[in-house]
Amino acid sequence: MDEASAAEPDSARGTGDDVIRTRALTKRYRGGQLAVDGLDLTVPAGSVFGFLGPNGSGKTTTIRMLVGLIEPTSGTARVLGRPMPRSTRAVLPHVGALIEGPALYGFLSGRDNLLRLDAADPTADPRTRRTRAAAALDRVGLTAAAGKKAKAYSLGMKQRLGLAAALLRPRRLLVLDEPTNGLDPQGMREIRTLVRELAGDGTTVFLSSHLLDEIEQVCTHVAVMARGRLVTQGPVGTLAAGLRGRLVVTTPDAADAARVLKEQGVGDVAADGDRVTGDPPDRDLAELNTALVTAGVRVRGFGVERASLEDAFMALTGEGFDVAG
Ligand SMILES: Nc1ncnc2c1ncn2[C@@H]1O[C@H](COP(=O)(O)OP(=O)(O)OP(=O)(O)O)[C@@H](O)[C@H]1O
Repeated sequence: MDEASAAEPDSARGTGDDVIRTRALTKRYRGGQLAVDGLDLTVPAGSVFGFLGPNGSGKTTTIRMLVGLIEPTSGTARVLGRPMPRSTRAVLPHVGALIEGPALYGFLSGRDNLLRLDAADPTADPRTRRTRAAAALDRVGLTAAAGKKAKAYSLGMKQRLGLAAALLRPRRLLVLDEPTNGLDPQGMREIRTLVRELAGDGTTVFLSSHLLDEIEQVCTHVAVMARGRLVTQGPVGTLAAGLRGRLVVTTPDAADAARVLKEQGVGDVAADGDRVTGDPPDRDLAELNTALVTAGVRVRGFGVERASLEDAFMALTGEGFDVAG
């Protein structure tokens, strides 16, 4: 383990390809609330990393520590190989962040909002400002609406404008806190497509979400939080692959099918309408199907349904993913 890395000088780049790395990161708020508890997070370069957890599980608190907005109570956080919050000034120019909604002026157009934000960056060359703003607007598909006042934008457009602001300069890392929160399905799709495109360009994207299907759709990696603690992390595929899925038989003869499956040694058999499910057995599934058919069961569907991230979460925490929205 490299717990010693906390003692490395700022210039040390001892974190390999990891864009974010935390060790025992902990935040206790003044009121005594332990919001993040001993977090060891590893975000590989080039990943689309989903930070998943129900409301109140500590995602926003973690993100605020990662970008240097608040200090951890204990533990360490390294972003782009540098310790935070100590290296905030060196690190943040390479990090685009969209946290708690973009800070926009409603009376300014989308374009003018970006020009204003760009002007607030002392390292941004004023001569190329308009080109930069135009490129960022184009990136998020807002060119046609660039002259409209931001207050006339839909929530999805505002969110895209916030992303455009985060993209005014090239970034190595994008940190997005619940980027699709409050959006309608169309707005959600737009943001997801954009995230995929950005990742395709090589930017590491770290995004928090309380939506399991969202993480499954866009992320390569996932970390699961529950009550301030990390439950698990790793590639999205391997997380659900650890689970065996469910054998599912669709049939009008559900009672007979359930009896035959039990006779054949299938565990945890349950019937619901025309669906009979059970633990998939280790033996050849074709034999099982033959046994059903031989017993006169009319089989309309037969197969093993992949375990979802939701199944993984329930298996890991023993609780449902009970969140609003
Ligand atoms: N400034 C604060 N002072 C005290 N407690 C806080 C503060 N901010 C958050 N908390 C508490 O810390 C815990 C974690 O909150 P946090 O916002 O990090 O979770 P989250 O997973 O981001 O949830 P959400 O999706 O609702 O934002 C919660 O119990 C919350 O009430």
